[in-house]
Amino acid sequence: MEKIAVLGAGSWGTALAMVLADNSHEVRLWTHNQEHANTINQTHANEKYLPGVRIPDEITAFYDLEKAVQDVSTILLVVPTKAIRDVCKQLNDVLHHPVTLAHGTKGIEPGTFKRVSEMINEELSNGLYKEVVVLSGPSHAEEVSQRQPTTLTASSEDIEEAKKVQDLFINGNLRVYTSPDMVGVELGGALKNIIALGAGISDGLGYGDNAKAALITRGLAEIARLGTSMNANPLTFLGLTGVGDLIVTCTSVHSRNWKAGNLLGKGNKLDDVLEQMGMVVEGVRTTQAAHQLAKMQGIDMPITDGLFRILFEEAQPKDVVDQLMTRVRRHEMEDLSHILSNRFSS
Ligand SMILES: NC(=O)C1=CN([C@@H]2O[C@H](COP(=O)(O)OP(=O)(O)OC[C@H]3O[C@@H](n4cnc5c(N)ncnc54)[C@H](OP(=O)(O)O)[C@@H]3O)[C@@H](O)[C@H]2O)C=CC1
Ligand SMILES: O=C(CO)COP(=O)(O)O
Repeated sequence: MEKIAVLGAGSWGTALAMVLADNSHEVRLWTHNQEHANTINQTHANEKYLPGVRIPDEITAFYDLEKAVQDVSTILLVVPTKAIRDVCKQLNDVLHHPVTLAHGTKGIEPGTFKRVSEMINEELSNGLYKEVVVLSGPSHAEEVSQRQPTTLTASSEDIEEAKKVQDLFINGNLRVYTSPDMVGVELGGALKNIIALGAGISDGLGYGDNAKAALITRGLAEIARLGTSMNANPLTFLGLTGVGDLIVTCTSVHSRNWKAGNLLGKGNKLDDVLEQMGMVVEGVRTTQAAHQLAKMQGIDMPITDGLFRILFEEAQPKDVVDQLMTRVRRHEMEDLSHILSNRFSS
């Protein structure tokens, strides 16, 4: 049994804390909101983020970060991307021993284009951890907290660290794989949220399964284009953290990104949608980041570009779909076969 701190008591942090408790670990679930910590401890529930779920007694909520991380062997960061740097800075002041450092956050930072592990490496003092591990895959908190069969991938530049995280989380309901392709795993998890917003918009506009299948498939093509330009292994995008996560997020009623897109497709304004959601919709900031990055790298990402115009330039969703449908004619596989032949001939 290990002592583990999960930082971030939203839906995903709470669900992952429950997996660790099921695996007999002592779990400290940290939130930056004192009232939220008190409520979780008193009610054994997290009604705001994971309604209707009983939180096991082995999980204690903490507001004091220093106490939460005292003596722990592992820290799992599960705050939204925009909070990663701030939480790491706070950790520098209160963490005084080395830990295994993992995260379950899916995003890219606008402006810097950094992945979450890169932000952690920039902020967290050397010597507090070996290599960051990312835990990602097709996994909605709502189903994980009900112990429904789920798969995840633990990835790190140090595969031994990834195996440690695999050991902590794996059980009969949650099968955890490992991968050395940190770049591909993090990019797949972040970029699929853009396409899920698009799938929600398509459904909100009243389009059918044909349109959604097209978005998923052509979305995967542009994720792979950007990802491989950043040295990800193209095969990673065919795995759990690529197409697997893309499918679940574009098709599940649990997805926050799909729900937000659906409301946009029905004609709601972005600010109203985000207020109504009350949970993080990572795809919005990631669209901004990927759009900037694709322009800089000269990568063609027409769906991401359309999403950017809907989210930030008040383009009408229906007009964007019309523009996507009338783009210049192309060969379906021209750039994908280029990516694969480059990879396997080198
Ligand atoms: N939900 C899911 O099924 C999955 C989510 N993820 C990823 O996990 C990450 C977290 O998502 P999720 O749990 O859904 O998010 P939620 O919106 O459910 O919860 C976010 C949590 O982070 C807290 N938080 C926000 N800002 C800060 C901050 N500056 N410092 C400390 N805590 C902060 C919030 O606290 P408060 O509201 O009190 O401010 C809240 O407890 C995202 O990157 C998401 O993409 C990955 C896989 C599955
Ligand atoms: O990453 C997720 C599922 O794997 C969660 O996606 P949402 O944030 O859209 O709910």
